[in-house]
Parts: sequence; structure tokens; C-alpha cells
Amino acid sequence: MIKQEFKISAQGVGKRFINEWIFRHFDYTFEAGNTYAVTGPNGSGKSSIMKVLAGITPPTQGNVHYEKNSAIIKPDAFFKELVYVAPYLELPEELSLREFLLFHYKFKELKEGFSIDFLIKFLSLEGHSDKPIKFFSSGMKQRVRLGLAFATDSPLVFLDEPTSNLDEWGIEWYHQNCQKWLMNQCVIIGSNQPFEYKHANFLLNINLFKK
Ligand SMILES: Nc1ncnc2c1ncn2[C@@H]1O[C@H](COP(=O)(O)OP(=O)(O)OP(=O)(O)O)[C@@H](O)[C@H]1O
Repeated sequence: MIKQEFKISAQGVGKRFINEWIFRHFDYTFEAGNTYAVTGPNGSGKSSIMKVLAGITPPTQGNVHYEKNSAIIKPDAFFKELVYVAPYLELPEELSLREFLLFHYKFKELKEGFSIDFLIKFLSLEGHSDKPIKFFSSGMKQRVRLGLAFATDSPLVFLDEPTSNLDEWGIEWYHQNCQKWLMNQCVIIGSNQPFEYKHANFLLNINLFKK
């Protein structure tokens, strides 16, 4: 994928649930061509900040702006620019893998070199393409989510706990494909396991944004 100019700027961003500030005064700019790891212990706010940066939940205070090739992207068009991978995001259980991929790529573009058939092979799920996703194991589902991240031509990729449910082979597959397919995108990984973000070039500890 050709590198596009892409930026997310967070200015004074904070999120509060009831009376608790999960993070506050978060100022940061994320750019294409870099991999960022948001780190911190369980319950520290990694998923919360990623959801705010992705526009899935609104910040309690502050603003997040998205910019592509020097033009501001409106929040309602922003979902087209990203892939969000997380074990808590459900896949459509009633669809087969092939039906789901055909549906997904009505809205998003595949990277050059990928087709639906190639993606199924890339996932090593050739024997399962017509099976409903509800019958997939948790590791197979996680591979499908990651496959969308590797194959989709979008400038921004969020990977929250990217290797959850993967076996040793799957973890190696994840590492190889991060290096091969995600180098020109802006990648934000949420994790408390260093092996998941060993290729990241910027580390952001969420605990530094609590006051
Ligand atoms: N919708 C919500 N309502 C109230 N509190 C919430 C909500 N979502 C998250 N929280 C709280 O925000 C805090 C941060 O949660 P979050 O899931 O962002 O942490 P995390 O760092 O991703 O954790 P983990 O490593 O366990 O996945 C926790 O105290 C959690 O209980």
C-alpha cells in the first residue's frame, strides 16, 4: 500500500465514567508510517482511549481531528478510514466467512494483491469459507479480524489485544504480517504484553495521562 499522508490529533482529550477520570489532558498526534503502543495495566484505560481515538465513543472533554492529504475528514466519514480489531467486537455470526468478507468489502477497499479468495487462503481458512462464523473457534475469529486489518486499504489500524486467543503459530503469523502489510499505515496497538508491540516505534503509557 502506498503511504498516504494521514494524521490523528488529540487535543486536551479526557474520558470520565461517572466520577472517575480514566484519562485526561491527552495531547498527541499520530501519523501514518508509525506504530504506536498504548500500554498500561488491566483497567488503566487502553481500550477506552482507543475507542475515543477511533470515534467509537465520544470524549468527555477535548477534541480529536482526522486529516488525510491535508484535508480534514468529517467524523461521519471517518469510519471508512479505519479498521478496528478487538476481541470484544463481534463478527456477524450468521454469515459464512465468504459472505462476511463480500459484505465488508462493499464498504472498504482491498489492498493491491488481495482478493476475497486470496484473503481466505491468507487466513488459512480455505476449508471453512462457507461455514457460519458462529461455528468458528475464538482463535479463528481473531485471525479473521486481524486479516481485515492486514488486507484493507485504510490509513488507520487499531489493534486492541491483537493476539488474544491466538496459538503460537497465529502469534508468529501476526508478527510477520504486521511487518509485511502495516508499515505504511498509522497503527495503534493497545496492549500490556510487550511481545504484542515489539515492533512499535512509539510507546504511550496511559498512566501518564491521569491528572
Ligand atoms: N462503559 C463504561 N462505564 C463505566 N466504566 C467503564 C466503562 N468502560 C470502561 N470503564 C472503566 O474504565 C476503566 C478502563 O477500562 P478499559 O477497558 O479502558 O481498560 P484497559 O486498560 O483496556 O483494560 P484491560 O487491559 O483489562 O483490557 C476501568 O475501570 C473500567 O471499569
